[in-house]
Amino acid sequence: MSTSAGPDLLYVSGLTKSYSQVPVLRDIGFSLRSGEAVAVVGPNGSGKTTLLKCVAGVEDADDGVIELDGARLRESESATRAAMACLLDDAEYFPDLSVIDHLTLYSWAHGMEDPDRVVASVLRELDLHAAANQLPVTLSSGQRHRLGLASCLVRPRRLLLLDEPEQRLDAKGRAWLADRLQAEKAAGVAILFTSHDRELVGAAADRTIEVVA
Ligand SMILES: Nc1ncnc2c1ncn2[C@@H]1O[C@H](COP(=O)(O)OP(=O)(O)OP(=O)(O)O)[C@@H](O)[C@H]1O
Repeated sequence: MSTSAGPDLLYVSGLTKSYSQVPVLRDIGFSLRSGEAVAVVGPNGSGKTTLLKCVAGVEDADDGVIELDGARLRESESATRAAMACLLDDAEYFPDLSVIDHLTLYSWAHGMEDPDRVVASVLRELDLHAAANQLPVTLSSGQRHRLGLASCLVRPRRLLLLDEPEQRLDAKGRAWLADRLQAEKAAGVAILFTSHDRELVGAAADRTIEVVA
């Protein structure tokens, strides 16, 4: 547990992961409280995405402890899925559902009170309203990335896991992202994000974890 005020939302200790006997993560430890952001930084291939995937439960760690609200984090539990909104690079979409269909379904399935209003607002915020009726296959890579970000913002969340959220955003988009992460923190959301953007890390992160290749 952290010695600072407030309980840890996320607690990670001794996290270790290898692929084919090649070590990627060695003894990673940190904690995250509501309203805080931690940035995971390091060179290409150093293990940033792997760390997020272990926390998200997409990859199994070889060793270590990952706790949410003081209990072992299990991705299969509905309380965990309700708390954690993830942006990982391999998001898949239903080929025959439009952008607005995806977001509305996602928002509704996670129990948002007024999905239509929330989705309309997020579509505008992410400049996706003109693409609202397009199918995923027709989206540009930037629009597809923004759909991933939008998916995190149309649902309830206590912990945001974002893998390089600045990817494919232009300067205006990056400025928006820095503001949005600050607003999420102010609303009490904890954020764990990887990034190669020093400006974003400086603007949004309370602490950084450096992983080494
Ligand atoms: N499923 C996998 N099987 C085998 N090796 C993997 C797998 N996933 C990642 N790796 C390897 O683990 C290392 C860390 O990869 P990871 O994607 O976590 O790095 P990263 O820090 O996020 O990199 P980048 O900054 O380029 O996105 C790399 O050497 C990568 O090739």
